[in-house]
Amino acid sequence: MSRTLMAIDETLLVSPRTMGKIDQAAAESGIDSFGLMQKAGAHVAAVLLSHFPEVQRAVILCGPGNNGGDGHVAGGLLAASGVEAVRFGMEPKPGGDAARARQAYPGKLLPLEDWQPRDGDVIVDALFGAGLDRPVAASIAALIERAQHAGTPVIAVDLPSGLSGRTGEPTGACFAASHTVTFAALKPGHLLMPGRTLCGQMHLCDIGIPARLIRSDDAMWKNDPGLYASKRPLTDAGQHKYGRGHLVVFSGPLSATGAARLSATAGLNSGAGLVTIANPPGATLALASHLTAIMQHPVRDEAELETWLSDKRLSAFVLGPGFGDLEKARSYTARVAATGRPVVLDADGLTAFASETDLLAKLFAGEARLVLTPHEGEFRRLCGDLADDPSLSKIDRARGAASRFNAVMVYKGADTVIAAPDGRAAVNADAPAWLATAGSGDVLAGIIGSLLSQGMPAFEAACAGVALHGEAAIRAGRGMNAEDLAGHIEPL
Ligand SMILES: NC(=O)C1=CN([C@@H]2O[C@H](COP(=O)(O)OP(=O)(O)OC[C@H]3O[C@@H](n4cnc5c(N)ncnc54)[C@H](O)[C@@H]3O)[C@@H](O)[C@H]2O)[C@@H](O)CC1
Ligand SMILES: Nc1ncnc2c1ncn2[C@@H]1O[C@H](COP(=O)(O)OP(=O)(O)O)[C@@H](O)[C@H]1O
Ligand SMILES: [K+]
Repeated sequence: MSRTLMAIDETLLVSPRTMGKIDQAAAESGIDSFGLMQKAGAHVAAVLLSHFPEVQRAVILCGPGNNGGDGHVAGGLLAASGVEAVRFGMEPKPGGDAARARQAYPGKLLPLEDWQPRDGDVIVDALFGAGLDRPVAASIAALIERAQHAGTPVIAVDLPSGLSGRTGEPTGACFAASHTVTFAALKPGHLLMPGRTLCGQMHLCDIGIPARLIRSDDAMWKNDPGLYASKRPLTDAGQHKYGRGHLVVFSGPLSATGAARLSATAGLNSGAGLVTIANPPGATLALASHLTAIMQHPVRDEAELETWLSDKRLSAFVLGPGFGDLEKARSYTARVAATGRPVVLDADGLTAFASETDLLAKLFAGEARLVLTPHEGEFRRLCGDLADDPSLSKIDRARGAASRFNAVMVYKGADTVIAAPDGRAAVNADAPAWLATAGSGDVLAGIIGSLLSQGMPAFEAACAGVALHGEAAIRAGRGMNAEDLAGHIEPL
């Protein structure tokens, strides 16, 4: 993402509704709203000139609201700089800033239907931004289709028209932009999929709304060290290994020990002082032939687990990767929950509770210490009602589940959302696509478990874990497998 550096917080996510309130607060504080529009339009024109210096015709598509107003300004400035700029669109409603922009830059406003693609065209999409409240009309859908078919580059103002800034989902037809120029703060739709792809390269621009007005009422951020750096595990010279945390990873049976080993290796490489695999009967030799620094401890049944749990130095638990036995997964989870220590449930640990969601909701009361790491399918199994509600964004769904289970949710995917029961939410937007490989989720569970074992609070451990996971994937490079990934983790 490129940005004009000023006093803006590039990690804050602001919903379109809150952005509206911020605009209003800016106007009430005496800031000239037309001045903001002029700066917005100038940024759009600058992005076009710097990224498409060979442009032959700027095609400015103007909608009826302030998004269109930004387009009029950009068109006027481009024309003044010698670029042929032709405006198509709808007359703005009289009386507002958009109408003033239309008058300030006089010239023809052609009907949208009249645009026919030409070589050298660059579209400035200023049809709808934050105010989009329904699917675009069929005539606009046809225009989007024409632009796509012709391969005309699109610079979107604020958001590609047709994309919801709240959810990142298109409401119907939607432009796919090569650049999106937005103002004051990122919106969730810029990071949530498929919005992130539809926006192309993001440009976050300061148009002079003071930082004190750009509030974090929505408690949403782009995942960033600012969210967790202050809670990172402390290392001091006199530390001993138990002081760095003892992570326990539960292994599956003989035929499925690999997933636990991936989690355990990731846990050790993420800084836990000790990692022990709890192995079921029959898996000891298979595990022993692969493990060196990682220890094992036999756990045949609940009674053995209970005895072992009296060791207070076992500081966090990962249960689920390759685990297999769903009934045992539930009973073991209940046992570790009763210790009051933090737990990561992944894979079979999640599936085990798909038909017992009420039980899961009761097991972890108090300060959040349960982390759930579902991918889309696992999320649907746990919270079908949230998954199937089209009015909810991925952030809303993650928050709903977090409050239901009093858990920090790590709702995985290309746009992993981390949400806490207190409402805080972060969207991770820079993990590489090659993380989508078998076993990479096991590695993530191990990283988060390790950070929990080192004493990080659950939300911060989850945010940091997701970031470390993505960074390890970047270091491991395209073509990596999950074992390579675990080997490329660098602790916080
Ligand atoms: N943050 C700020 O202070 C600034 C905001 N600016 C711009 O203002 C925009 C928001 O302006 P508005 O609130 O006027 O909203 P928009 O310009 O996005 O659109 C609002 C209008 O479009 C109509 N509309 C919505 N969806 C439609 C659809 N599918 N088909 C037909 N009509 C539809 C609405 O009824 C309304 O009349 C931002 O996206 C941004 O581009 C800029 O002017 C700079 C200053
Ligand atoms: N397109 C993508 N871009 C970035 N990260 C991705 C993408 N697809 C999946 N991931 C990440 O890869 C990991 C896959 O985990 P998971 O689905 O549990 O796989 P497995 O069960 O094979 O371990 C998750 O952390 C997820 O967020
Ligand atoms: K737009």
